[in-house]
Amino acid sequence: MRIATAREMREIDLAAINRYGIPGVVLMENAGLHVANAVRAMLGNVRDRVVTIFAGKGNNGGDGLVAARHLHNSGARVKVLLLARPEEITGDAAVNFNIWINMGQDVYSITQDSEFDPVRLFLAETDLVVDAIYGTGFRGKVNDLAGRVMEAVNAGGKPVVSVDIPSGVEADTGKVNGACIRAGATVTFGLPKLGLLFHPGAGCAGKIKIADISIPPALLGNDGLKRHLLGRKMVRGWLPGRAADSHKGNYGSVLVVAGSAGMTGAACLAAEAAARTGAGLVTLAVPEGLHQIVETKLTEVMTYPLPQEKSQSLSPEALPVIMSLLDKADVLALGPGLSTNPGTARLVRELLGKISAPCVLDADGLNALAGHTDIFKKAGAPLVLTPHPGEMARLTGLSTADIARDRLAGAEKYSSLWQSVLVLKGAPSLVAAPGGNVYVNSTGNPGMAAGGSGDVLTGIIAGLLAQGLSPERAAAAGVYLHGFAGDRAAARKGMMGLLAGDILLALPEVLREMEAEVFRA
Ligand SMILES: NC(=O)C1=CN([C@@H]2O[C@H](COP(=O)(O)OP(=O)(O)OC[C@H]3O[C@@H](n4cnc5c(N)ncnc54)[C@H](O)[C@@H]3O)[C@@H](O)[C@H]2O)[C@H](O)CC1
Ligand SMILES: [K+]
Repeated sequence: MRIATAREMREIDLAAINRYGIPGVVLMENAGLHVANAVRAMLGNVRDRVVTIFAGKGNNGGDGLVAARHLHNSGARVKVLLLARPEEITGDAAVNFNIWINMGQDVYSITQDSEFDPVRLFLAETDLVVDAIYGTGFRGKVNDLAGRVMEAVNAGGKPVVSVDIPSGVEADTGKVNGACIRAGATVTFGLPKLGLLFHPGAGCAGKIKIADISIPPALLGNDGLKRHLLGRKMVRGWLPGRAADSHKGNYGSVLVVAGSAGMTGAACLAAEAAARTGAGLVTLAVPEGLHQIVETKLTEVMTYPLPQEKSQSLSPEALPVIMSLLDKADVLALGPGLSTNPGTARLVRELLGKISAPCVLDADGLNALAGHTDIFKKAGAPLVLTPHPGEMARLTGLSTADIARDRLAGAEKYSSLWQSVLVLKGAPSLVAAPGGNVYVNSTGNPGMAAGGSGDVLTGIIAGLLAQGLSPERAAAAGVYLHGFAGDRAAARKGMMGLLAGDILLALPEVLREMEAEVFRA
């Protein structure tokens, strides 16, 4: 499913109205009806239940007034509190405001501090609150009075349904500047907004329902919308099938070059994850001093000893050996646990210029490129880079705070600059491709913030590349499946106690469920 900015959503709205002739008030009616249905879903029978609707002066408020009408018609006792003066309301919102008044219903205006007092009484008596104050038209900072109202709603302890986006959250960034509504559910229209996917906005939205308000699909699927919310159906459609007469050669061969003294775990997690993702063959090449260790730790993964330096990290002399191994591999996964030993870093940089197979570059493999990012564009094959914010900061010379300030823009910029698929790990993880597509992940949890989790992701992406997915789709599907497996593991073991190995153990189960859907479909 594509994701829209406020401006893109507005353009879609206008195209629906002007190109297709769907009156805006029809879109608003559909929007309000979906909000009323969400209230019914939360309250059950709404007859004689009290619903308090806080409405702003714009179309978000208009949606709230439509919901008020439908809930009133279903027997609910609806109170509308307007954070504007009636004369400020225009357009489609005014149409619905006038209908509400023509029905003999009251509206309580709250435009100055002296009118605030009844708010707490309304909240004490209500069964549920609808937040229709601001939607995608919100910019900047919430004014003091609206802030007091929002804080009272948040403190009121009643269920809250937000219209389109929690009021006070910026639609394009998820940023909050002052107060904002914290909802139990958000009904958003047409397409998800970025502000519902990025924190702190994402943490204020509650359960998100994406409502079809009869915008023509051609407008929602417009290729000009380059940002995608990663979902189960999308990823399932990318997974390779398994023909009855297939053999392991059909599923590719992965070479994992990883490990150093004390970091055999990273190497094994990445290699095993590639195997668990379905690659036909996986070989793990490590510094020769660690070879016996990984031999004993792994069964399905083949292993290979490489020349090392006395620090038991890879030596530049490993280059020709790795190149000969690559003759029999379809994918290279490079970096987990390599160490930042200068000789090893030099090997990584030389290797990237010579490879001809797609390469997933992670961890110390990425650190070796700090100050040498020009090598990305000269790589011999497509790259998938998987930095966490710290590695991204080292690669770009920016601070982690700079990176966090606008992760989406950063991912898009550096994917294009480095002409590589870029997985910027975080909450949510982002996958940016040089062609301009960006995928926002919808799975994962804070329990996965543990050592080794990234190594598992590297292996998953390599395993998908080996099975023929493009670098863009292997990275996006890999991020989704990694988070899906992490959610399944956390459901079983909680978040605090979660280990990277638990993600690995949950992987086959979530893949099985996806496969079943593929075959069922
Ligand atoms: N296809 C759709 O998505 C549809 C969306 N609809 C709804 O329309 C709103 C967007 O409405 P808009 O009139 O553009 O603005 P808002 O209602 O979000 O904002 C109200 C009003 O608030 C003012 N404002 C902005 N920032 C501030 C601030 N910091 N302090 C005070 N006031 C502020 C600004 O002037 C706005 O006009 C969308 O979210 C949907 O709910 C359609 O109804 C259906 C189709
Ligand atoms: K809202």
